[in-house]
This record gives sequence, C-alpha cells and structure tokens, in this order.
Amino acid sequence: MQNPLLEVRSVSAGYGSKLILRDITFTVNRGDFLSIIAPNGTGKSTLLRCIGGVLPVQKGSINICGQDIRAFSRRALAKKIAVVSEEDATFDYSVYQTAFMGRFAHISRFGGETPEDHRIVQQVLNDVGMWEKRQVNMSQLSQGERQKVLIARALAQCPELLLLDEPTSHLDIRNQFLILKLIKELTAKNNIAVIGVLHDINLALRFSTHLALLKDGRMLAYGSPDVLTEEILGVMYGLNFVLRHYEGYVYVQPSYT
Ligand SMILES: Nc1ncnc2c1ncn2[C@@H]1O[C@H](COP(=O)(O)OP(=O)(O)OP(=O)(O)O)[C@@H](O)[C@H]1O
Repeated sequence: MQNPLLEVRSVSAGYGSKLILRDITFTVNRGDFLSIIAPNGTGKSTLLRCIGGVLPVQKGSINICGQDIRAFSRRALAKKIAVVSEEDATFDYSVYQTAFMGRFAHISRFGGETPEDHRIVQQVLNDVGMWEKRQVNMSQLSQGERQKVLIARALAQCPELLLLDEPTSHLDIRNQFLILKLIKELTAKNNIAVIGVLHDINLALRFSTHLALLKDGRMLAYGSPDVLTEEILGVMYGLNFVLRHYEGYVYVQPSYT
C-alpha cells in the first residue's frame, strides 16, 4: 500500500521552553485539501513551520512520502513542499523574477534553466492572473496582487504538498473564491495535497476535504468537514454559532443569542 503523503505523529513543538503544539497527530493523502481552523495564537503557523521543515519538532515526527523531513536537504524538501506565507516575501524583484524563484529547486546546477522552467512560470502567472504585470516590481503591487504572485511562486515549485498560511487574507471575495478554486483544481489535476490556514470558516467549508480543529495547541477534532459542529465551534471560540445548510454546502454564522 502507498504511504500517506504526509504523516504527522505525536508532534510537540514550540519556541525554546515555550511549548505551543502538544501531541498533534494526523495524516494527509494525495488529493486532500486540509484546512486548519483555530483561534488566533493557537499554533496554526507554528504547525505549518514544522511541516515545512523550518521549525524543528521537540517530540514526535513528520514524514513526507514515508521519509522523515529531517532526512531531506532544503533543496530536496523544496521539491516536495511549497509554502505560501507573507513571512518570506521579498519585494525587490519583479513579478516574473519572484515567480521564477519557485523553479530554483528544479534547476540543475550544471544544465541551468530550461525553456520548460519559463513555460511553467508563464503558466502559473497566467493561472493567477498576473502575467500582464510580469515586469512590475513587487513593491509596486497591491497586497492582494502580491499574494497572487506568492501563490504563483509556490505553484511554480510543482510541489507534492502545498502549505498555505492565510493565502487569501488580502484578496477580495471574488479573488478568494477564484484562487482557492484554482488551487483545488490543481490539487486534483496534479494529484497533490493542500494544507491551508484559513480564518474564513465558510471558505474552508466550501473547498476542504478535511478539517483540523485546534485549541490551546491540541487537536480537538480531525476528519471530514462533518467534524465541525455548533458545539465544537463554541468550545473553540467561546461564542455561540449556528450552522446552516444551503445548496449542498454548510455555512457558519456567529449567533447573536
Ligand atoms: N518566533 C516566535 N518566538 C516565540 N513565540 C512565538 C514565535 N512565533 C509565534 N510565537 C507564539 O506561538 C504562539 C502561536 O503562534 P502562531 O503564529 O503559530 O499562532 P496562529 O494560530 O498561527 O495565530 P494567528 O491566527 O494569530 O495567525 C503564539 O502565542 C505566539 O506568540
């Protein structure tokens, strides 16, 4: 049987002596779109940093394609995992140069870049609607446009797992929908998986195959979107919520009572 794409086993992690994540376990398979949902400061970005190999785990292990991520070089891991996060955004380059950075892990040290690298960059910039602005400097873009370019850079990496840390926080409602729809389609087409931190629970419910619900650094529930209930939302956010079903989708709203 094929290994799961990602196995997170009993992971505890944090910063120095400050433990943030406690005993987190889940697996992700190809085709999955997992959204991590939790209140501010719970450890969502910390979890993505561990999976991306940026923050070492203190206990437990993280395997990708059956191998511990600690066994990978940075370059080898970049072929498996791409991250979209504003943390590592640089603004001194053009849109094209920024998206092209996604190809670095694939470019052979001796052969140099190939027409295929440029074809992929053109494709991803077209996909996110930023090809027309390819020569513009990143510093001259709106925050939403920058976010689209960072998504293009990650897609150019042709990863097996895409990590998205609030990838649509600066996008308008149309672009949020279109970008997540694009990512979902690419997940299916390329047989990859996505783990996203999305604060908009309704967007998460629209696109996710799986949800991970965290509180105080621990996993409260993990599974299909059915794990989200009014009760569990109340526990997570300390507020009453109502869940409504409409045209096959579930929507969440805070209740005023
Ligand atoms: N580099 C760091 N050094 C020390 N503590 C940190 C560091 N980064 C984050 N933290 C702390 O870890 C905790 C979890 O932070 P994290 O960014 O993972 O939360 P989050 O769930 O992604 O939050 P948000 O929804 O607000 O983005 C917070 O208490 C935060 O203060």
